[in-house]
Amino acid sequence: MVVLAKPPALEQISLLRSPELGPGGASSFPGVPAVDLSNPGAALAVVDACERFGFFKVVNHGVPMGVVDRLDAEAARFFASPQAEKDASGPANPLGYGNKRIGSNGDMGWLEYLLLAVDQAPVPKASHVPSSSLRDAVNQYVGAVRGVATSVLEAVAEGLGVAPRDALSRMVTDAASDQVFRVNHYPACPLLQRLPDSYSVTGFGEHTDPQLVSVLRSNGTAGLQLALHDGRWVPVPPDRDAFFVIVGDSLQVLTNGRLKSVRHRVVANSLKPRVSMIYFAGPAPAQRIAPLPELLGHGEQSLYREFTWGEYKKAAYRSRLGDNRLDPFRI
Ligand SMILES: C=C1C[C@]23C[C@@]1(O)CC[C@H]2[C@@]12CC[C@H](O)[C@@](C)(C(=O)O1)[C@H]2[C@@H]3C(=O)O
Ligand SMILES: O=C(O)CCC(=O)C(=O)O
Ligand SMILES: [Fe+2]
Repeated sequence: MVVLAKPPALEQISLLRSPELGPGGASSFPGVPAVDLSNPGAALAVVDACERFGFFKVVNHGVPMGVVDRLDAEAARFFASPQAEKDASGPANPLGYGNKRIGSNGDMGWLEYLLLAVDQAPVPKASHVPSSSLRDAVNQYVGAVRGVATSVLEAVAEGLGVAPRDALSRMVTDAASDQVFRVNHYPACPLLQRLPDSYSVTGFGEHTDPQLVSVLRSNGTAGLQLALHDGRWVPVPPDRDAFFVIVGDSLQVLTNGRLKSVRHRVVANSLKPRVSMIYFAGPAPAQRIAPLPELLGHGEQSLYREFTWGEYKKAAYRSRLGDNRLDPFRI
């Protein structure tokens, strides 16, 4: 039994997770695939990683570190500002500043965040961004990662033999596309220092991302984990210089399940705060989400009934974080 000298706050207890049972280790996980999109063969490497893990990292991406560092600094300044100032940008509904509550259906995590619509470039003044310097940093950063998402979707189309090359990426560059950006701050969680290593506190509970792809970057603090297709959870070593790409539910449907969205989660760290920034590349609300015809073999049927992104998003926002949101759409 674990005896604590000082009682932890109630909200920490409710997010406390006891050690996981079942087979541990992940000896068959060779590590996160790293892809340089400018290399010959990158398209095939992207498809291979998306099929095996629904996850990979982009290295040598060409996004200037100054753009990244500027947003890092602005995000740190925002999260360090007085609570009342942060609260003025919230509560997240679903956009804006959120603290521990994720979505509106009872999910909680050991984090605070800013969730923004970024489909209008630049983000307008009347957004949830409290300062013009943070807004400028977001605009510059999002412009750059949108480019990474577009290149990744072009590589996916090329690797799958889909023409034209922009068949997927144009869903995101469409003027009506639905793009969301989130900056997460997971404070250090001192409660963990008083518990055996096998205990953890949920930072962001397990889920899949609903969009086509998400482009994630974080500081050097560990905490992100992903579920391999056999269900085992593996930690993702932090890499502050790379962009991690997460396959979302919509890309799973567009490829008729050939690429699979990946369940992921974040566990809190006992000593170091984690800051992550994640861009969600979603299509226009009217975009039909159905397998691309080239990807359906002779006589192969779609695994999903037809829907638009608008319908899927509406259903997603009624679901709990950990739900399998594609299940109701399966034929
Ligand atoms: C619990 C929820 C939060 C979420 C909307 C939802 O009802 C289910 C999907 C969640 C998710 C996960 C990926 C992204 O972080 C997010 C912005 C999204 O598009 O879907 C969140 C939603 C949110 O935090 O509002
Ligand atoms: O903070 C992270 O590393 C992941 C966050 C995440 O999965 C999300 O915001 O959807
Ligand atoms: Fe996510």
